[in-house]
Amino acid sequence: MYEEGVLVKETMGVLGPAGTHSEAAARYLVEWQKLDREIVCYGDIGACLHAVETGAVDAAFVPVENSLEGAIAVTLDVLAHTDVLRVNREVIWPVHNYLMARRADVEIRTIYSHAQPIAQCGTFLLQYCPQAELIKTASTARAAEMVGALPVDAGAAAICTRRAGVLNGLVEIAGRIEDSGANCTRFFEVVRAQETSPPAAPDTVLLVAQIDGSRPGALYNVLGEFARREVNLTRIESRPARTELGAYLFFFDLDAHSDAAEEAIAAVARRSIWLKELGRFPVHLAHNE
Ligand SMILES: O=C(O)C(=O)C[C@]1(C(=O)O)C=C[C@@H](O)C=C1
Repeated sequence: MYEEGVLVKETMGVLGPAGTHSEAAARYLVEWQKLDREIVCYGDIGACLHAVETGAVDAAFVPVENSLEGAIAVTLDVLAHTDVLRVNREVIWPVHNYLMARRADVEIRTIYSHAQPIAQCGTFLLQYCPQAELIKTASTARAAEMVGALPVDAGAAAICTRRAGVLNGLVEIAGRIEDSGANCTRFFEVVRAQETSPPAAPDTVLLVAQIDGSRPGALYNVLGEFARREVNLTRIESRPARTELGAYLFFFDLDAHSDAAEEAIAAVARRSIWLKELGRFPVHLAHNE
């Protein structure tokens, strides 16, 4: 990107500090796509997305759904309520969690982590640390920072990436403690709407629509528009519309390879109070071993 004739490195906001799963997935994307992009850490996901809206960064790379724990509400809510942002790419990131502490020979009484990994590791925690107090933090790397700053005899540990633990002087107590080997999180690269260019071969079309729930069969009829044209939906998610109790938005992920996708989208728009296309993008399954 050039600003006043000077080449300026593009920037991409992620949930920080250094060592989060988000940062790991973003580093993978930058390397794999050979992007000339600097990763900038923010304290929460909303702040990453807001920074794209204001132009403080060129893109954000944020989680949207985990295979064990489901939707990341803040990402869906911001995307639904802005006209400025679009999804440019999806990366599916295998998530591996580590239990890390300042020393391996101290009894663990308190475990710090982000709410998602605490839930992703529920079986391990129940089996090996049933008495430990669980403290939720803004991110896994923030948890590692906090544990690194506590005295050894505090008996604190973090669930985090191995990199976050190492960056904060922690050692591995147990590795890959997630409930399933197939634990993965979908990440969206989000950019300003005017800066997207439709990819040659998109895999997914992402729609959000408000559907009038006061009429019987409204959602059934919307789904019928997809079904009768054999347009495959790969995900449906609902969120409160935030206007009144009982008003909902529906997110639809469509298989972009379906022949009649355009026709179905137009038909669904006619059946919706409003409908917005949030992006057409390629989906990439990443390697994280
Ligand atoms: O705390 C982190 O390390 C994050 O990057 C956040 C986050 C999330 O919000 O779900 C991202 C991916 C993993 O599912 C776990 C945590």
